[in-house]
Amino acid sequence: MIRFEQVTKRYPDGTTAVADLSFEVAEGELVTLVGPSGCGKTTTMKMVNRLIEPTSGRILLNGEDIAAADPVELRRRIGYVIQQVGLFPHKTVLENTATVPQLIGTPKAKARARAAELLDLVGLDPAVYGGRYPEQLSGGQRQRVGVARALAADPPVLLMDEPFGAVDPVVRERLQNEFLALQRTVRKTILLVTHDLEEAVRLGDRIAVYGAGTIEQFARPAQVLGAPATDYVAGFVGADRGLKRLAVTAVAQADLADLAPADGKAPTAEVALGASLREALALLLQEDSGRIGVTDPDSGALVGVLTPEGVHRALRRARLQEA
Ligand SMILES: Nc1ncnc2c1ncn2[C@@H]1O[C@H](COP(=O)(O)OP(=O)(O)OP(=O)(O)O)[C@@H](O)[C@H]1O
Repeated sequence: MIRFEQVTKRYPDGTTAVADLSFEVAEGELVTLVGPSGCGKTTTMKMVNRLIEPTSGRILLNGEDIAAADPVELRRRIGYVIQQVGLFPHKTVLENTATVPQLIGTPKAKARARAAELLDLVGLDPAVYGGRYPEQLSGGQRQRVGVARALAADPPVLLMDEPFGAVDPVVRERLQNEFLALQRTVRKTILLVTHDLEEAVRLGDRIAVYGAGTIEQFARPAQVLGAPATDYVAGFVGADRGLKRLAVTAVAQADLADLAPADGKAPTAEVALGASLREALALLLQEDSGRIGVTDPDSGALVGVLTPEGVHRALRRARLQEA
């Protein structure tokens, strides 16, 4: 658990990056920090692993004041993923992933076996990618290695600064979905910085919306979208929040139509129950029939059919629930 108590950071030149910050990240919770450039997100994050020291206030990790901890020991407990992944160019993907466990004394064979497992978890076949060097990977693949490497040390806490920033929107959404599935199994306590509201909404159990150096709203995604706490948040969330709601509402929440096809034809495209309505709508827009099949991700069986009306009704319901 991470707890900020009235934390202020003033840089030597007089810039107040964050002022009187108080919030808590529960164990196993993923909190996203979102806001415009320069609002203090990165400063907040770097104070947790003591790359930056607060001017005043306290930060507690599992009840312990981190000011009293040895920074090196502290950083071993806290994984850190940054946008410019920082992989060692002269080490292979497998070696990069196994670096931290080996540093802290895990036998080489064991560290490598675990690294291979984690590469597999983030969707990189170790047999294909393990022996490659970072320059032989795409940006998205490098970011996956960054995530695998941070998880390899099995830290209870992860700090992630724009971890999916360097990739195009389609790959980004796929990485986010894979990461969410992974988080459901590993349940780390995560603080994730992004300037992208959609990413914050999709990934966060709760979101901290930053204004200039302060948190304007700290709440669940649906609350931030449905009931912005201040005019500033309303402006940041924007007029297109209906579209953003598509990204956070699962197909499973929609009313599905009967499987029996009206025109005698089976649906030609499918989405899984766990997919977002946004993904479903993108597919629907390409289907002349105006309907797509919905499958159970475990069995692969077709469980119903989604139509534009189904999407509309689900969105309407989501909006009423938030109001
Ligand atoms: N070392 C420093 N000295 C002085 N001011 C700094 C320093 N580092 C950051 N700042 C200032 O503190 C404020 C917050 O910076 P920070 O990097 O935390 O913002 P951010 O929200 O992460 O921005 P971005 O999204 O652009 O990365 C900014 O006004 C920035 O210019």
